[in-house]
Amino acid sequence: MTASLPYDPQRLARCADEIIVNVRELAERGWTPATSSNFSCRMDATNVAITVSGRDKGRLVAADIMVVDVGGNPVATTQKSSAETLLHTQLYKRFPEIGCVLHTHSVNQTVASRLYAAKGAIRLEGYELLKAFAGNTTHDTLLDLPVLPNTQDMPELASKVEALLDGGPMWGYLIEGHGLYAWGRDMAEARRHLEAFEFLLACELEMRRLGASSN
Ligand SMILES: CSCCC(=O)C(=O)COP(=O)(O)O
Ligand SMILES: [Zn+2]
Repeated sequence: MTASLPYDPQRLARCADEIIVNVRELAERGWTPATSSNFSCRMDATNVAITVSGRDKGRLVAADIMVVDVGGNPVATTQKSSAETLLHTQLYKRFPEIGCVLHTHSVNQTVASRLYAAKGAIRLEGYELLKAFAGNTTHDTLLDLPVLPNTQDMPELASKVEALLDGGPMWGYLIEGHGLYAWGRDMAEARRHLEAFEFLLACELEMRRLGASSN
């Protein structure tokens, strides 16, 4: 902490490095097209490092990561944080154990979100990869990945997410025609959850193509 900044700049630098390295790999897989997607890491009890709105997420540099407080307000900067900042900060505010939030726009996430929007969720059941989610120890379980309607009204979307969170522990949700939010206690866990959701959605879409889906 310095006298002029209400956060530790070295902590911001470490968070920015972690976001840049990981997001470059996600972008190489085509999960962040056309400047889409946004990413954040908790810095401390009140501050969050988050991507600046509109930046090419495959080419992030340190200047593309800024600080907001857990209320979503910019901290010591005039930069504009992600248009979806509220969807990140609501998680940090409510769950002190959450350390990282990742949002991507892969083809599988986007197509699945449209196919299952009317149902409101995609049931993921019987997959070994369900053990990738914190707390799961067996394939013999099920996880309903919620699908929320898309809107540009972030407070409205955030209030729908709050209602989902009231229902118990969860590690992600889809937004219709938009993409996936996933989170974890740190970058490694959030990324594991994100990759597991992506893989399981790809499996469900392939099962549908083969006419073998019970979903
Ligand atoms: C061209 S992407 C549309 C906005 C969006 O969904 C997104 O994830 C990126 O928004 P941001 O403000 O975080 O750059
Ligand atoms: Zn988005």
